[in-house]
Amino acid sequence: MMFSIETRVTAPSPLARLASAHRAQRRVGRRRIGASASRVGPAPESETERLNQKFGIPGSVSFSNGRGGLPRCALTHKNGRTAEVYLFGACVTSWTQPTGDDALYVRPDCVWDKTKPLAGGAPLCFPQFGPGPMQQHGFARNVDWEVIGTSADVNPDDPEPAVMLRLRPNAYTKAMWDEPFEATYEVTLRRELLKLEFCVKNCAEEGGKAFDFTAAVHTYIEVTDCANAGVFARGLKGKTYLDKAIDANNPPRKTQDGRDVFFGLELVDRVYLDTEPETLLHVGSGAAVAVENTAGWTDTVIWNPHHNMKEYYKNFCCVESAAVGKPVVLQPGEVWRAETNLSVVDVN
Ligand SMILES: O=P(O)(O)OC[C@H]1O[C@@H](O)[C@H](O)[C@@H](O)[C@@H]1O
Repeated sequence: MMFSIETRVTAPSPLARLASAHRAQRRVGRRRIGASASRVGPAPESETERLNQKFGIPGSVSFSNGRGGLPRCALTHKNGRTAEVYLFGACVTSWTQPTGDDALYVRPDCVWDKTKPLAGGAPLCFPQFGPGPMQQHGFARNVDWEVIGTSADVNPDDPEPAVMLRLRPNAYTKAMWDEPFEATYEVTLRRELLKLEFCVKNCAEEGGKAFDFTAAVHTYIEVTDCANAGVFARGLKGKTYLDKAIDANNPPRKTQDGRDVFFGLELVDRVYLDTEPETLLHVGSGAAVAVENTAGWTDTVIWNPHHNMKEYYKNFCCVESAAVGKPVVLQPGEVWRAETNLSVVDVN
């Protein structure tokens, strides 16, 4: 099932019908390793045709040119859910429910010509969650990732389409961060979950150097209107946070006293430290999106730009799975694995 981003941007559909359509799900499924599906056929005429021949799985995984002609991968579940991943930035730009509603939000100012990172969906921040010495949020969201595998469950009643992407150093990334890393990102469309698995390896030989980094999956979630009292983030009470709204470079530490984080009154830009695995973003329609960090991520960033983006800040809030408070340190040969699962839950 394909969908139109233009439609979503001009007429936001804030999960209005999800509340009745979906029951709370907390299923954490078994891990599957992406296996590449080789196809034999005539020589491909375009990059997306090559990708389809090599990695396409009929009915489950396909490649096409998306906005701005950028290659994207579409994952389709038999239950009607879909996800879309652009190879530029390994950015998940859409996760639709059987109703057709999209849980993610792409900003109307998103440009699709690679001059900037894609603004919306779930961009990847690596190897720096900004600000810092590198460009804001690092380079991972500014470069093309390579497809290295796809898979779909062999059980035809419950295929779980997945795509795995890889990023290795190139001249552009080395100019900013000259470390021997390899990053992979696997996006799996499970029955009710969208699973995002990000791994980083230090490829230095034994006796080489350790490196460190910060990172995040910067998930934009669509809401009815962030000024609505029914829109809030829950699960952060009692946590310490860095208040970037006051000073992004030198944020003061505060404590979350209230049960919920509300939006719409002022800029909210907070790095909550050592958070619980799950944060729920109530979207104002009787549904919530659960952002569940099941491995690797230690922190949760909550961001709503308020009047910095006057025209559309009401339509989304970001709940970001992050490793910011303490940078991840990787010794030669070590791999860091981080996993986020998104699900839509009924909170009526
Ligand atoms: O505009 P960008 O680079 O995508 O960043 C958007 C926001 O991303 C959030 O993660 C940061 O906490 C904010 O400080 C920042 O403004």
